[in-house]
Amino acid sequence: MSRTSLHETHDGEFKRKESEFRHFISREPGAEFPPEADRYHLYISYACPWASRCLAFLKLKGLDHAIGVTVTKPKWGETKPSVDDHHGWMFLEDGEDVPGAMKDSLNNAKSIRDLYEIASTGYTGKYTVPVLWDIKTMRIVNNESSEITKMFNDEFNDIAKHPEVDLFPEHLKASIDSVNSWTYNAINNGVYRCGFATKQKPYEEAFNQLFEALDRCEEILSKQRYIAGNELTEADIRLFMTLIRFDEVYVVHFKTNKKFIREYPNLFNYTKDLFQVPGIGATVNMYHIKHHYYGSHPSINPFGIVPVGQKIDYSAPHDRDRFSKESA
Ligand SMILES: N[C@@H](CCC(=O)N[C@@H](CS)C(=O)NCC(=O)O)C(=O)O
Repeated sequence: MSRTSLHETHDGEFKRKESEFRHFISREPGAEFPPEADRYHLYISYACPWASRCLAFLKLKGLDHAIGVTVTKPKWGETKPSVDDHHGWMFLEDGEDVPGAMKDSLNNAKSIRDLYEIASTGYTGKYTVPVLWDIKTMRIVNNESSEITKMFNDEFNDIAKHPEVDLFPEHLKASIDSVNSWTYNAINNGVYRCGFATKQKPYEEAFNQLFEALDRCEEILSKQRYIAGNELTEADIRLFMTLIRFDEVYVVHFKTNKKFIREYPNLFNYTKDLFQVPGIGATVNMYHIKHHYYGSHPSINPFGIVPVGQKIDYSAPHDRDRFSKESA
C-alpha cells in the first residue's frame, strides 16, 4: 500500500490512487452526517491545491463561522520516527513559529497521520489533506476535495452566509463536467504526472498533454471570462489552484518548463482575476506553497533549496473586465 503520493509511481508513471473516505453530509432527513454549524472541521495545507479548493469554497460560501479550519506546517516531517520512516503533514508544536501554520487544538494530533489513526484503526493508505472531520463522532467524513466542495456548495445553505453563491450552477453543469473531464488529468494531476514520473517517456507524455491543455484553456479564455462560461464556477477554482502554483513551483520542481503561465496573456490575466476574488486570494500562501514542494520531496530536490523566483504580483491590474456579463 502506498503511504505517500511519492510511492504511487509504477514503471516510471505516476498513478494517483482514489481517496478512501467518501461519506456525505446531506440535508436529507435522517442523514448520518447532517449539515450543522460547529460540527465539522477542515484540515488543510495551504500548499495543497486540492485542499485549497475546499478552503476557497468554505470562504466563498461564507462558512468560516460554522466550519473551523486547521492548517498544517508546509514542510513534511517524520510522523512516527520510532515506528517507520513515513514523512507527512505535521501540525505546529509548542515553541515553533511558522506563520500561517497551526497546532491541532481540536484533537491534539501531531500529524495528519495521527488523525487517520484516531478515525480508523488499521488504516494503511495515504495520509492526505484535505480531511473533513466530524467532531461529534471523531471520524473522517470525507478526504476527497471534489466531494467536499460539492457538500460545501449544496448542503450548508441554511447556515452559509452566502447561500446565493452557487459554483455548480445547473445551466453550466454540462460545461463544468466537460472542462473537468480534461483539465483534471492533463493539468491538475498533469503537473504531478510530470513531476513524479521517474522515466522519460511518461514524463514527456504528461508534459505534452499538459501544454496542449493549457493552449486549449488559453483559446477558450480568449473568448469568455471564465473557463466554463461567463460565470465563476467550480471548474475555475480547480484550474486556478494549479495555475497559481505553476510559475513559482511546477516549472522548476516538476519540470513543466515549456512556458510560464505569465507568457500566456489570457491565462495570466485570468489567474490575476481569480486571485483578486477575496475568497480565492485568501487561500494563497506562497511561502507555504514554495516551502512545501521544494522542501518535502528529497528525491526530486535533495537539498531542499527554495528557488527565489520572480515574486509575481497577482494583485496587479488584469484585463478580464473586457468580457461583460451581457456576453454570457
Ligand atoms: N484526491 C485527493 C488528493 C489529495 C492529495 O493528494 N493531497 C496531497 C497534498 S497535495 C497529500 O496530502 N499528500 C500526502 C501524501 O501523499 O502522503 C483530493 O483531491 O482531495
